[in-house]
Amino acid sequence: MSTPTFPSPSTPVSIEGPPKVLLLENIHASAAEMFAAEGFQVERLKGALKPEELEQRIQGVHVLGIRSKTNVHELALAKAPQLLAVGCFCIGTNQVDLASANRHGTPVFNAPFSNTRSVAELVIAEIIMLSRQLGDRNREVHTGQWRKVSVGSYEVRGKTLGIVGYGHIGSQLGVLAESMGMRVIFYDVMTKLPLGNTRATATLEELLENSDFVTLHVPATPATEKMMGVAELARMKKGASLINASRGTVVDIEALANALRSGHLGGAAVDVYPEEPETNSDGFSSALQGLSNVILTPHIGGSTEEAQASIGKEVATSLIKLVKTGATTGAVNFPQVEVPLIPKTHRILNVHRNTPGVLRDINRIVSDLNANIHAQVLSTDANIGYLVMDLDQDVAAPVCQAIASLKTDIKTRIVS
Ligand SMILES: NC(=O)c1ccc[n+]([C@@H]2O[C@H](COP(=O)([O-])OP(=O)(O)OC[C@H]3O[C@@H](n4cnc5c(N)ncnc54)[C@H](O)[C@@H]3O)[C@@H](O)[C@H]2O)c1
Ligand SMILES: O=C(O)[C@H](O)COP(=O)(O)O
Repeated sequence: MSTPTFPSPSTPVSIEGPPKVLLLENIHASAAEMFAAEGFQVERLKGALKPEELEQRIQGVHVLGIRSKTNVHELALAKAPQLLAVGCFCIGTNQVDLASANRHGTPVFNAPFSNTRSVAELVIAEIIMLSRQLGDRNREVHTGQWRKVSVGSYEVRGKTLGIVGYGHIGSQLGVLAESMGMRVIFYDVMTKLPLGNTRATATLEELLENSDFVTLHVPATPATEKMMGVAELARMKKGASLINASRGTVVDIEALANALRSGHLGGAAVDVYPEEPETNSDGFSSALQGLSNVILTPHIGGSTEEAQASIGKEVATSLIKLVKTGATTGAVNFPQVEVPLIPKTHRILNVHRNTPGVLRDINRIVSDLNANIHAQVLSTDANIGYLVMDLDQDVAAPVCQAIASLKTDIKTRIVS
């Protein structure tokens, strides 16, 4: 394992005026409203930012809000020593360099549940659409063709749905599919409680060989990259359909296009792609375009009014709490600490390298300034420690300054 690199010791983060929030990718207004109600200064942009643009725009920003399209890399994080948190207003956090954010003392939050029902409902719609070739019939009638056929159209009742990744989305989908009379099997790397009459398969291969519809609900990880390639598609039943509303990296698109062209697969519904446009005005092309019984949607699995409004509130709540109290509960890359504010105390937040003696050094600083520690909570991971400290006397400024000059310091600030 490579040795992690940390930023150099810093000066304390001080927030002059209202905290600055930059929201990208058309994040729902519910988030901006919550930040504004707390007196934060909010800027909203419709699209994602390319890495070089982000490196410029992130400077001076205290809270960054993104969705699935903005990649947040080391270079941007290094240009934003004042960045207190990143909020992913979605489920996936693979677009953020989480390890780097951790070393920069920047917690990353997401919304793990809010859009899951929307994705499950979209997939249910697609199962029926694929089974009845509705995409093609719809296009034909719109262009003046009348093809009233039953050959190749089926009911979904009694068919087998294979769910790859039985998490929040996969398990809800299984319940909905069973209520339509489908048989449901799933494959997951973790042991999961099968809901209703669903059954876990021992291997991915077993699921592929037995499903009329295969739907993918795994995260983007090295293990899931192209997990549906030539060999896996060949394992699927002849005439079966593949649905991908997880991440574009999970399917080999060329292999899928070939399996559809050859007639081995009967259809596909794809919502996510290896490369996606950054804004709605950019063009898009894919090897899947123009193939019959293929439904292509522009990454809208979680794009419903209900889901977006709920995500806006959920993530904004975590971010506001982080700024106002230092709470990191729910952060996906950070030690978890949540301590209610204690009246008449002075709170310091410190992120430091997890090496021996840091707490000793910090406590010596406090004691040298004749202050008493009212409460102190430390949580650590392999790389960093996160300390929340409430002092009885108002010596927070000199304590903060002294802690920030320790060579182990990553990020220190006073909660005001
Ligand atoms: N299309 C969209 O708009 C949209 C919306 C929401 C989520 N998503 C994507 O869907 C994914 C799933 O969401 P979720 O809320 O169900 O996540 P989740 O974390 O609740 O479930 C993911 C499941 O996948 C399993 N898993 C991980 N690696 C696996 C592997 N190699 N093989 C088999 N199973 C594996 C996990 O054990 C877990 O049970 C998210 O990571 C996100 O990328 C897309
Ligand atoms: O990870 C997610 O929640 C989905 O992919 C939705 O992403 P979006 O917010 O960019 O639509």
